[in-house]
Amino acid sequence: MSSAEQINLKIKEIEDEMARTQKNKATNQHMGLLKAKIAKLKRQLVDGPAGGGGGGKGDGFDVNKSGDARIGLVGFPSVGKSTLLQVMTGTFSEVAAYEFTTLTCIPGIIRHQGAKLQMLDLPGIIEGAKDGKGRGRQVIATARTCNVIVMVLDAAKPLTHKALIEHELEGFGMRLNKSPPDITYKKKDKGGVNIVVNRPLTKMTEETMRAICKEYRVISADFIIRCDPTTDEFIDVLEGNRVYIPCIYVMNKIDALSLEELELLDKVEHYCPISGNLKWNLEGLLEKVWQYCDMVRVYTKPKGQDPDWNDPVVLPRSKRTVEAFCNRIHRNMIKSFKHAIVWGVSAKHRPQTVGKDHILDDEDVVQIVKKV
Ligand SMILES: Nc1nc2c(ncn2[C@@H]2O[C@H](COP(=O)(O)OP(=O)(O)OP(=O)(O)O)[C@@H](O)[C@H]2O)c(=O)[nH]1
Ligand SMILES: [K+]
Ligand SMILES: [Mg+2]
Repeated sequence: MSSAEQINLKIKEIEDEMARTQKNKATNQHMGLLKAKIAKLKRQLVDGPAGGGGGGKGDGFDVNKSGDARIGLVGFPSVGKSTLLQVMTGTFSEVAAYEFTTLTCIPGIIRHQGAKLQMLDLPGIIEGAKDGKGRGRQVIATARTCNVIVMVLDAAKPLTHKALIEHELEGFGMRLNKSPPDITYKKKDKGGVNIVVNRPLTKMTEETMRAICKEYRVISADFIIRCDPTTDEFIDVLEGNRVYIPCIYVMNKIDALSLEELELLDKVEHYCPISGNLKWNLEGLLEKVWQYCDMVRVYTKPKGQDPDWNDPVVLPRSKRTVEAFCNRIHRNMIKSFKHAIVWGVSAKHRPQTVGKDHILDDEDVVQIVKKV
């Protein structure tokens, strides 16, 4: 038996035990520990055999990042990923009725709202992908580097497919449409485990947190808990290495559905119905992708000239300071930065003089004044 099979067997044993255990207050801590054990085993699977050899540590495909954001097309074989890449980006990627037509990662570029979005067509994944089956590990490792996941689903197939793919991605440390739990975690050399909780815990106890720390051999650490975490979320904090990515569920091939079937899909959150090969609702999808990228466009204004409306600097909403803007224009610009003059939503006056920490908004105009 391979080591991956052995690990899978152990995971199965623990899952069986969890299924046998009644869920109540008394078993809560025990269940938490079992979940921690599974998380540790899953990490072993993802990291692969010690010392490398087969493929290395979750390596993705070797495609350079380019553009302002990266969008990954993920899904089972033959759901229409390559068709979608072609109609969205104009880049050729082979389309065929048989499964596993695409065997590598194919990048295309979409220009939208002045931004450049890199879209990646990926091979289909199968169940057990995260455990090293097929090219799944490479696909998921690449998906982890994306700003937005577009999960492509065949609208005529059961919705359980969505849960299966989610499970694969989750097993590789991806968290879709979730935000990280509001927990500060600092390891220390001594002093024991200190947990400061500033709101009532309803989903797990402090005792369970301590037990899970012990399972992870965390002897001394400070925690500040500002949320009401589940056991899984607490384990995520200890595991680290989680990525939180927005995801759009694209229901493709809606041309094959009746109106009644289409209406049922409306209940799925974060979803977007399309037909790739009939080019239905591609505009709607692009708008949604742009929205989920959550970026702002900032226009540069050279002194005494009009702003350059054609070529905005595109920044993630989470990093939209004047300093980030400068760094995108030139690596050394911040060294000669004196102040900036800003027009637009973020400015209190028209214009406002601001420092490098000023937070910009979508469609602001910025002029940089340099030290002399
Ligand atoms: N009816 C219908 N068929 C579609 C649509 N989009 C794609 N197809 C067909 O679905 C089949 C698979 O399409 P691909 O684009 O190769 O799918 P893929 O997901 O890239 O497949 P793999 O690379 O093998 O994983 C082809 O026969 C396409 O013509 C659609 O919107 N409606
Ligand atoms: K195919
Ligand atoms: Mg394909």
